[in-house]
Amino acid sequence: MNEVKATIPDVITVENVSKSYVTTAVLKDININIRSGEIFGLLGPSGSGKTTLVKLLAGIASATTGEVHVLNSKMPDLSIMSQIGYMSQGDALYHDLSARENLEFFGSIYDLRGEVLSRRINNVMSLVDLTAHLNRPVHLFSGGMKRRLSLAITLLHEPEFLILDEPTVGIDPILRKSIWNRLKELCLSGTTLLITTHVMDEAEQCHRVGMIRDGRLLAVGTPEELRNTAQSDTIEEAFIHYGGIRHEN
Ligand SMILES: Nc1ncnc2c1ncn2[C@@H]1O[C@H](COP(=O)(O)OP(=O)(O)OP(=O)(O)O)[C@@H](O)[C@H]1O
Repeated sequence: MNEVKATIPDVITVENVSKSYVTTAVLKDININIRSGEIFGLLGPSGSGKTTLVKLLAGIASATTGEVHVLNSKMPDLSIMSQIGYMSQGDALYHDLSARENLEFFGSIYDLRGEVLSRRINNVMSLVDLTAHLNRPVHLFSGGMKRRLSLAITLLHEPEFLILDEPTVGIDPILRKSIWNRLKELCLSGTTLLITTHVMDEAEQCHRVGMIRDGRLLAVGTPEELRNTAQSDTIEEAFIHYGGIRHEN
């Protein structure tokens, strides 16, 4: 993917950030800058600290030391929550309600109603290929369908900064491809994205990737830079070169 030019301003900065729970240090002196309109991938194995870092960026947890700035605001900051879309790993759906009712509920939180809300519901449901299931109760959905509905809800208010924590887990390769195409379109229209993944193929599709292990950032760069510097053919080999461990896709 073409690199987002270095002259484009950073809209997210993570400076000397550490996070500890009681006696456990989960993030250790992390520094990351993300440019406007960039897809930044956070790649690391289970337990490496991806979700913890994402929670700091989403403003739902605070750093122990260091500072996080998102869209010119020091986090956490309630006033910019409407500009952030956060899709967590777990689903936050109302299972007794239909997909449409879930979307209407979350839309109302962002003051969306009437024509605008209907149009956006149709758009996001078409994107995740769930239009035919709009009126079905969510408890009848498969795990992958719930994941897709969660993604649709996250996109509904068209946030400037989109944080997706392992968005394509449980989604088949064809739909995964179409979701990635849509994410790339969103970034072309100015949305900044942070996506966590442990899937190497997905890391290849990001403008830049941060490799994380045991709470430490091992390396940051475009997939090409990371491969070239490590003299590796694949991102996975590069990850091992920088100090990661081999893990399953
Ligand atoms: N509330 C908490 N209290 C104590 N330890 C925690 C807490 N939340 C996370 N951790 C620990 O922090 C480490 C990083 O967890 P985190 O969920 O950030 O990893 P991850 O890279 O997102 O993993 P996965 O890919 O499995 O979601 C883990 O060792 C986890 O046990």
